[in-house]
Amino acid sequence: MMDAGADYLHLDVMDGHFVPNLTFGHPVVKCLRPKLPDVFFDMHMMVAKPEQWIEEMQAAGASQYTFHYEATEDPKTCIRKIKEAGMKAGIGIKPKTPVEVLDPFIDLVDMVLIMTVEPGFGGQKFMGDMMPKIAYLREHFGQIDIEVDGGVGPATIQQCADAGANMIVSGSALINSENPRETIRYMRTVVEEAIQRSQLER
Ligand SMILES: O=C(CO)[C@@H](O)[C@H](O)COP(=O)(O)O
Ligand SMILES: [Fe+2]
Repeated sequence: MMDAGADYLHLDVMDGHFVPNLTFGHPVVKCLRPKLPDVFFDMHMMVAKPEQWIEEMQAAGASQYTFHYEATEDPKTCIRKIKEAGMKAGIGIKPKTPVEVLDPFIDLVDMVLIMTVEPGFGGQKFMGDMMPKIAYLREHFGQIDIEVDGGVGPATIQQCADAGANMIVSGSALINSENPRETIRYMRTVVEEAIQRSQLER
């Protein structure tokens, strides 16, 4: 994926509690890091009690730690601990969570994640009705990085770009693409053109 032009790797950590699926944890990240020394690792932490793994993920080589608003009683402390550990901080919401819950945290984080599938599995159908959440964030919080994750590919990228997303996670669409380089190039172009249009409109 990096050879095909990806900007970063989005690594899905699932604990079998916060989501009904199990993937991997910090030992796998530790193994991966020496093989990809310069790659930005965006950890999508689909785990209960995300505070629990901050130190371990940092030591394993994570670059950014994106946790779920729904998984912790104290998002502010979680953000502070992530930053103290020297990582970038991201906060995400599941499809049923209203976007306004994020308002108090936007100024504290580096990135906001809007899920466009129920977290837990790749290969699900994109939920276009999440686009107003992205538009809300872009309208109210200007330059914040907004990541979209779940069912994103050439068929759905235009909606994401028009709403204002600028960090694109794409799993199945790239893995199943006959030409991942071209698929990444196309999606990047769509996003860049939407950003340029919105700047001209200002
Ligand atoms: O976090 C998740 C799912 O929980 C995502 O990162 C997906 O795994 C992305 O895969 P596709 O939906 O693009 O296939
Ligand atoms: Fe993810």
